[in-house]
Amino acid sequence: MRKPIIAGNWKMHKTMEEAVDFTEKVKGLVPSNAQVDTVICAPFLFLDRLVKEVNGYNVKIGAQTMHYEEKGAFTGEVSPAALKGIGVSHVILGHSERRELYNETDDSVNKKVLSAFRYGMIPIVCVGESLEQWENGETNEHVGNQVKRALQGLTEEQVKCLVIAYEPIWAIGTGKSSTAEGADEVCGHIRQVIENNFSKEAADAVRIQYGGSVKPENIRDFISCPNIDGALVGGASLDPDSFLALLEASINE
Ligand SMILES: O=C[C@H](O)COP(=O)(O)O
Repeated sequence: MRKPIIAGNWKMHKTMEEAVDFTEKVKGLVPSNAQVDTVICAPFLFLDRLVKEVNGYNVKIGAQTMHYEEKGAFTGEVSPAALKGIGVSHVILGHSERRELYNETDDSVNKKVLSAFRYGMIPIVCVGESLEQWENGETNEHVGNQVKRALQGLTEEQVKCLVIAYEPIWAIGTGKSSTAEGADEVCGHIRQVIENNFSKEAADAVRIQYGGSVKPENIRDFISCPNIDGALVGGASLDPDSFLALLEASINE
């Protein structure tokens, strides 16, 4: 059985004071490492401080994007070396907001995924279809292509330890979530794509999260599906009680 992984994506929310306050409230109350992997993906500015805050607790700190180059003339960007250097362990790559607003492409996502592994960080690779693609029945084809392109050039062992987040774009921050059955079917398709392009072992090992209006009240519906191993959570990860409730609800029975 795959261990669940819950990642909070804070996006552009909180001040340093609020971020520290949040981690102080949750760090001693998160379930054990044996039960669930807990990740907080915070804005760059807070990462160094948060890594220190959670030292010794079952909480990992992730970034929300990064550049793929080690260093260079890329004004405003943050390198994988800089993230790894302060103890960041995970990085969200290819979030639909990055693809839509900051010109992230399948090619740049792939470069970043390869780079994250070079620096020993675990990528959380986001894929998902638009409302139009969903309505036209193009979800599996679109998501399958995104997965293939993002994982190009990885070894089977690398695929086994990365995380994929399936997030239908129309379900993000809208209050509309996919049905659990619908999400599970797409996650099953993602596993099939990985089996076809890597191996059955890789497809069985890779963890796939669902994301899109996940809350403490509905997380169990998703997490109890055979192909879903956790959640990437935006809005409901911002409040300590809500985040802790998500973690509790995700533990395998
Ligand atoms: O990364 C998280 C997703 O974009 C979902 O956000 P949401 O839970 O606010 O819908």
